[in-house]
Amino acid sequence: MNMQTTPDEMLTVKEPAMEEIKTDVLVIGAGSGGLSFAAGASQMGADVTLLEGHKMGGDCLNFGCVPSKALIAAGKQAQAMRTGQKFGVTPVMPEVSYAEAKQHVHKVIETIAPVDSQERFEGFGVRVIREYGRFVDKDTVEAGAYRIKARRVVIATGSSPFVPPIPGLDDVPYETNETIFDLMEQPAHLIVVGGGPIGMEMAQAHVRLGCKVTVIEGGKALGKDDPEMAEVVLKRLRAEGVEIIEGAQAERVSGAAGAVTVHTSQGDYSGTHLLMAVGRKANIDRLNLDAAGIKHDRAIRVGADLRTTNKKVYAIGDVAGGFQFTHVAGYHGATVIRPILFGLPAKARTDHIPWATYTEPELAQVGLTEAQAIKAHGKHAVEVLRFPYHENDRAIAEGKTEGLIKVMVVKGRPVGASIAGEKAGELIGLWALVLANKLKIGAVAAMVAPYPTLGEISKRAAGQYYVPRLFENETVKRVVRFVQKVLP
Ligand SMILES: Cc1cc2nc3c(=O)[nH]c(=O)nc-3n(C[C@H](O)[C@H](O)[C@H](O)COP(=O)(O)OP(=O)(O)OC[C@H]3O[C@@H](n4cnc5c(N)ncnc54)[C@H](O)[C@@H]3O)c2cc1C
Ligand SMILES: NC(=O)c1ccc[n+]([C@@H]2O[C@H](COP(=O)([O-])OP(=O)(O)OC[C@H]3O[C@@H](n4cnc5c(N)ncnc54)[C@H](O)[C@@H]3O)[C@@H](O)[C@H]2O)c1
Repeated sequence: MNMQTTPDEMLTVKEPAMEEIKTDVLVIGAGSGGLSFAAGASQMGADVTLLEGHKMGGDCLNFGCVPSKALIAAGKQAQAMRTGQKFGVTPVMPEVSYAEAKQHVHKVIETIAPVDSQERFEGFGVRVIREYGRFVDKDTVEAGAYRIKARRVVIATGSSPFVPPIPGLDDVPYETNETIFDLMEQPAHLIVVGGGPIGMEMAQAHVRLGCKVTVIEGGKALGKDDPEMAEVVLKRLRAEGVEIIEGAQAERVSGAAGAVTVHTSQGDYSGTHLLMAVGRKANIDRLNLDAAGIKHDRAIRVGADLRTTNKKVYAIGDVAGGFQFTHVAGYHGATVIRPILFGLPAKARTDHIPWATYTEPELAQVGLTEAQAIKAHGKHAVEVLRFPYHENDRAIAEGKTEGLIKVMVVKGRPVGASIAGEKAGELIGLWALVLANKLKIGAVAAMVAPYPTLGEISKRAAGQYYVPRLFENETVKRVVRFVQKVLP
């Protein structure tokens, strides 16, 4: 303490004055959604202030897509070494350094990080403040030593791992997607609770890196996808050694570090490490949404225009509920540029959003699944076009023949496509284009695909639409026979 301080001065401890900022747009959260919006808006001339309380790049870069795909790549490399036999390459049991695989993960993050960095955004003219934001009224947010008044606010605070209140869970160490990529000691036996995309991607990466893996799933694993397509992936995972227990709700957890048991309705499963991957919760707790009149339940309530119940505030990405993907957060960011910068209406569509799960084989979807299409349009209106990978020459050459494509067509237009198989995530892009532009199936059938590519499966599926119409049609046959008679 300063010995010169008088007792009076000690009583009146002064709060440091808050710096007032006025800005066109305040973006809260520097993840996929917030950064997409901030990059576009600032480069188009808006005055943008961006708040980030934790790491620039958000979940996708630091704890989500990027690290998970990097670990999957390490697993793929190990698996290729075990499976060379059919190519005449002697298989070997790879010596895996789990810690070095994790170093690869961190190098990948470091390589991509500059794209999402504070410096890059400051270069665009964005004012970046590394603090958590909190509403104090309808258009004012406080963040650290700043009070920011904005004409418009974009909430892009994302989501965090949902950890259910399972009895005993608090007493054992467990991983989530926020910690697993920093784990350097190899789990001898990883128990994964949750058979969604996080659980299954991590399960396969770990089994390939030499861990024993058990997945405990309360319902159906990969249950958001078409069950026939999901089964292609689950069959392969099981063949690679992943133990998948379905219909097994985790009810209690016991044990200690290195020896954890998950008690389920189907029995008890023990391992050395536990990963909780049972879904997400929107990051809204810090925002003081009530002060701004922003209604929410588990996520922020928005309409198709992504506006909240406070008309000056938009919510985009994971925090807005709905599809929780990086490309959706980016799409939301681009969508709200129109109303915020130009005062023009804009709506976010959901019917053309693709997604992929990056297991091997991959699982990808855009639009309606077969069951959803039948529910929406009726059984008689939906034609399901199918084509298997094992009839694709490139798939045969590569030894990647598991899987199929299904395309759901109503009145000549695709309403959904599902692909399970090699590079499904790449192949679904074509169908995302078709759905986004409401193209007819004929557009894909007319495309000339290079030979031999996996992409030919899309053309061959589209071609199936014409099989009954052209090849199994008596009228066509009669016309051809007649024309052949009269042609000179
Ligand atoms: C393991 C895993 C793998 C995934 N793989 C894929 C994939 O392959 N493909 C895909 O498309 N999606 C994937 N996802 C989903 C994807 O990561 C998210 O959909 C995406 O990150 C959402 O972006 P966002 O901008 O909404 O939120 P986030 O990326 O989560 O960013 C939100 C940011 O806001 C910050 N923040 C929160 N509250 C405040 C506050 N009050 N003030 C200031 N800042 C705040 C957070 O610190 C965070 O940085 C994966 C997710 C996980 C967990
Ligand atoms: N490739 C990708 O694009 C990708 C990859 C990973 C994550 N993500 C995103 O992250 C989101 C979250 O992924 P996720 O896998 O955590 O969630 P999820 O909601 O997709 O799956 C969670 C699974 O856990 C099960 N579950 C819930 N409570 C359980 C319990 N007590 N016991 C046993 N099982 C239980 C559920 O039945 C469900 O199948 C995804 O929906 C997706 O939007 C995307």
